[in-house]
Amino acid sequence: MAYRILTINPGSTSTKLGCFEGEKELFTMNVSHDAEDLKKFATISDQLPYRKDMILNALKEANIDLSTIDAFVGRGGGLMAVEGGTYTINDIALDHARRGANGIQHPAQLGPQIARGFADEYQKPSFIVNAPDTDELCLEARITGIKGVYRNVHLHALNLKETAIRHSNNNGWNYEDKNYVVCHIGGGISVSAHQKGKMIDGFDIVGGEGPMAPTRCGSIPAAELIRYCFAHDDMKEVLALTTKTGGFVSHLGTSDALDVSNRANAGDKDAKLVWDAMIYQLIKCISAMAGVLHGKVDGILLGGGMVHNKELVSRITAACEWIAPVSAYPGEFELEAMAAGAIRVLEGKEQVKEYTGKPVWTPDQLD
Ligand SMILES: Nc1ncnc2c1ncn2[C@@H]1O[C@H](COP(=O)(O)OP(=O)(O)O)[C@@H](O)[C@H]1O
Ligand SMILES: CCCC(=O)OP(=O)(O)O
Repeated sequence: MAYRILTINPGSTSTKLGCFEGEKELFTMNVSHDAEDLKKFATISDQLPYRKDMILNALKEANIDLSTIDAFVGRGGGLMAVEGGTYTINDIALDHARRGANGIQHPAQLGPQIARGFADEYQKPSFIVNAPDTDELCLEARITGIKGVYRNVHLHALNLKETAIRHSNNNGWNYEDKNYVVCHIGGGISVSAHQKGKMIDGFDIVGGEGPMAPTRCGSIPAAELIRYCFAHDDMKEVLALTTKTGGFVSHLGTSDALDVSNRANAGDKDAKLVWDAMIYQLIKCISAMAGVLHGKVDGILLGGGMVHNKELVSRITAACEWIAPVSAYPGEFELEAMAAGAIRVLEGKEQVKEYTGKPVWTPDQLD
């Protein structure tokens, strides 16, 4: 009989939940959270009871009995840089997710905590699949212009890889033979370069890199940011601009991109400038990743909630199709990808990995 998997994906602006039996979707839920609602929680961990109760209520309404679940999968987060793949949520992974051991605070950290909690209660396994901390960077991508400061990426690895794999399959290609620029355009925005099955470059989207996003400031000129820090007392508030209060939230007070695009279309000049600037920055970042791939790009793939917006897709296509064909995959495949990762491991088709807490790359490897 097919394995029954529960997948839990807490994002910056939503909580997504899925229950799958093999490849069959039994139930999915996507609840949007307004940035103002989440602002009342001082820390990510403070959101745990709120998000967990929402999940339990949704499961009750859908008549899904947790005791029938074979494995629980949580979106990763808080982990040290890891190879892609499926990991057991062991005590080290749980501890790192709880305290955000990599220094990042993001709701994805709640995924392993909730999944492991259910798994312990029902004596079942729990997993993380292609965590946001997946790191396959080429060495040059790690080096910055300050000695001793290195790039550590955190991005939508799960959806980026799944989108690239599905696009390859749809065309009868192997992901491992092709080069892509892959984007996830949602509450956060990831732009990444994939070379023959490895994500060799990408922006640290919770570290103030890449395009501005609904909840994120994106790349800022360093000196301007330093001056901004000198002019502000609360560094926690400044840091939050990189993960939850930057981008649309900073400019317009909302993280709802649909609202911003509607306002822009209705003639709101402020909304239009910010909407246009985000698209401009996306185009610039896509072109940068195409350069990293020496222009040898087999496709530019767009995923994430904002890709439902036809105007955004057509503007990116018009600006970037000289590089490679642009394909839109609105929404994301994260819930299915998490279930598929767990099933591959349960069926013995893929070796489960053990999280050690040691990052895949440290600066002493330069010596
Ligand atoms: N047609 C649309 N036009 C513009 N934005 C949209 C549209 N549909 C959804 N969105 C936006 O997509 C964002 C959510 O994307 P999603 O990938 O689900 O985010 P998350 O990062 O929370 O997983 C929200 O800001 C939502 O308003
Ligand atoms: C930590 C990187 C993943 C991410 O930013 O996800 P959301 O856009 O869902 O917040």
